[in-house]
Amino acid sequence: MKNLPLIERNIVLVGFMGVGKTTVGRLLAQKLYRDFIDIDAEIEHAQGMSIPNLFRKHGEPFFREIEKEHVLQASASRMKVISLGGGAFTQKAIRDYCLQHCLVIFLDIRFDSWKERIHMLTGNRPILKGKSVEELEELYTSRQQAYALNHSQMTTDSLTADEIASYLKESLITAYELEK
Ligand SMILES: Nc1ncnc2c1ncn2[C@@H]1O[C@H](COP(=O)(O)OP(=O)(O)O)[C@@H](O)[C@H]1O
Ligand SMILES: O=C(O)C1=C[C@@H](OP(=O)(O)O)[C@@H](O)[C@H](O)C1
Ligand SMILES: [Mg+2]
Repeated sequence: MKNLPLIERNIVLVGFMGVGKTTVGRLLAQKLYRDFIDIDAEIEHAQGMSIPNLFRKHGEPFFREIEKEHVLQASASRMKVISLGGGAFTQKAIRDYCLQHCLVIFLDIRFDSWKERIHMLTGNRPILKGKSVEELEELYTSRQQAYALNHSQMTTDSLTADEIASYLKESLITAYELEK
């Protein structure tokens, strides 16, 4: 698995909550004619409940264990586009596996731009609940170290999800051509 050619590697999107991993991942998969896996959606399906309910009923440590199992299982496949949840890359086992076997792309956004999305996110992201903007910035900053471990990254601030997916598609096609 380690030496898979680039074109066969799963594309794994990482980055902070709300940056657009799920939206962009789905679009990118369509553009590349690949299957799409959203790890949070897989977890919700397998557990038969929403992520907020999972956090409420079983707590974050349980969610992280399940998340690890799902990411390791999904990333052992080939040629998929996989969107992780924003906290997944803080788990070393997930990071190590994805960096070794997949193509990891970090979708970045400045905190000032991200702040504008808070109202869209608080309802179904239990990690954000009850936190002040200052606490959210601390969380954002503390996650950057994990996201910095990637194969490629792009700043998404002023781009639409479709523009991001198109840019990624073009860059990937160039990289695949170069590897031939
Ligand atoms: N490039 C973008 N510009 C503006 N809003 C976006 C963009 N990408 C996603 N969104 C919106 O931000 C919210 C979070 O997107 P989502 O794809 O769920 O992010 P993530 O999976 O990283 O948490 C959604 O309401 C989505 O419509
Ligand atoms: O950053 C996090 O800890 C989380 C991010 C969420 O995914 P998105 O990044 O897709 O919102 C989801 O996995 C869960 O609510 C926890
Ligand atoms: Mg998501």
